[in-house]
Amino acid sequence: MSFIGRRGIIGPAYLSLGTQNSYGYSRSLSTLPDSEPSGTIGKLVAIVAERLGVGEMATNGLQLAVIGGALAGARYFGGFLVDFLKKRVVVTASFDSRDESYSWVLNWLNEHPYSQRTTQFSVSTSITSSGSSSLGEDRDKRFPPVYFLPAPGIHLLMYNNRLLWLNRELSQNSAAAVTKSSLERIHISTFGRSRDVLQQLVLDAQQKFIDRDLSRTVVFAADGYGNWRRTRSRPKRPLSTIVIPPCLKTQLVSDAKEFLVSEKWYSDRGIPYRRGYLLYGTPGSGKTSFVYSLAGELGLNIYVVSLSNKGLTDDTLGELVSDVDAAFVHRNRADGSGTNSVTFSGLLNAIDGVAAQEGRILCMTTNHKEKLDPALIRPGRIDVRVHFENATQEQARELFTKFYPGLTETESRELSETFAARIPNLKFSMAHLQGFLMGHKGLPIRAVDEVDSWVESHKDGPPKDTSSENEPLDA
Ligand SMILES: Nc1ncnc2c1ncn2[C@@H]1O[C@H](COP(=O)(O)OP(=O)(O)OP(=O)(O)O)[C@@H](O)[C@H]1O
Repeated sequence: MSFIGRRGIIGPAYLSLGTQNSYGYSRSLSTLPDSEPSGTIGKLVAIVAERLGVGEMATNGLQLAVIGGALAGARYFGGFLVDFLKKRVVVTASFDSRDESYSWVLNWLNEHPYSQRTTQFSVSTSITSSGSSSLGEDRDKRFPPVYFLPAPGIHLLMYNNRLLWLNRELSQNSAAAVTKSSLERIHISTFGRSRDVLQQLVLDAQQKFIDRDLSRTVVFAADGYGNWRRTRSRPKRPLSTIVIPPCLKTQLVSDAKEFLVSEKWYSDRGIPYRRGYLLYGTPGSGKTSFVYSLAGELGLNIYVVSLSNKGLTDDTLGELVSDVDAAFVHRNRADGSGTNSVTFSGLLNAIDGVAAQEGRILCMTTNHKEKLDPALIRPGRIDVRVHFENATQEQARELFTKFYPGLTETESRELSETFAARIPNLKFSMAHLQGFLMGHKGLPIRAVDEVDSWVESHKDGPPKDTSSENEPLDA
């Protein structure tokens, strides 16, 4: 009873009212000193109630309601005032794990001396929200990268002689917590009203991240919510490792390079500034590998949309594609149908509708060009078509040479020619031949000796297992 009048505890006291009689409360309120605002309010209400001829019980209820309301209002406006003052003296930048900038900040934090000395740290093998290592697949997989990061909670650290406090929050949502993509947020604050120091921090973090990726090709995949997620990065694959007719390679690369510097040419003629390539043909013939190499050569990232992504709709697809500023790789479903709700017209819109991104290169890869709707690959959407076939003998020879670089020139020429002569033209994919050579790593002579029996054992058709080393782009 005695605590009812105390400021700040009216709420809980009110909850226990059922166990008290109304008279007791009335007494308590009326015996509060005048200096107590609730007492003053109580008295005022009692006076008004008396004038209005309201009964005692109703007066008590009215008093409590008015006092409760007054304190709730004070609390609300108090919070509002604190927020207002905070905005005047503190500047804060927030990062959300659904955005790529989150990875920049984690990477920056990982390199910050504070992360090496804090006693509260979390260990992670990934600094991307998708959970994949951003350092790519060339690292020794027995020893994945390790990142030491400040643990969830509040941390104080210095940046450019300024004190920052960082709050790392994990999602409380249990559903999100079990997925790899659980939501996390980082808020970085400092005193002052100028955003300069935090903006500089973001730019520094971004630069560090980009520098690390300079020699790598980064792949982003679409999630079902219209966001791009960085899925992996891998060392740039040199074009020289792609064994296709040299004139084809040169033609495609110079076409893409010319496109990237021709924005004005396109705008002068009112032509949408986009370029589309269709790479079609047998599985394992190098279509995906070529896209990787081309992106590496041009210094572009790869953005992949899998149309079998269940969450994808026309809207999210449109949003994603209007957001792409580099290469966009799309393993298509010929008719645009899938388990999601992307329609064929939605797909066409995403490719070259009004909102479609300018300055991008679209690469479609398919094993079945004949199943594609002609509208999807009409000129303007697809400008260059390239057919990838099973390996010619010339390709087999070149693949062998590249696979065993340690041979002398004469050995290399003789062995590669013998090897190629034993491979039937256009029967095996490059992936099959690569698979055979992988089984003879460092054993070029044995590879040549055993290739005949390998070919013979597959005379009724190429090996069924076409597993390639390349991760599919639409993973
Ligand atoms: N022309 C090629 N030159 C060099 N390597 C190749 C070539 N074609 C295939 N390979 C090798 O075979 C593997 C599979 O190639 P890739 O995934 O690029 O083929 P793909 O045509 O995209 O196949 P799919 O249509 O099944 O996706 C890769 O490891 C790649 O290194």
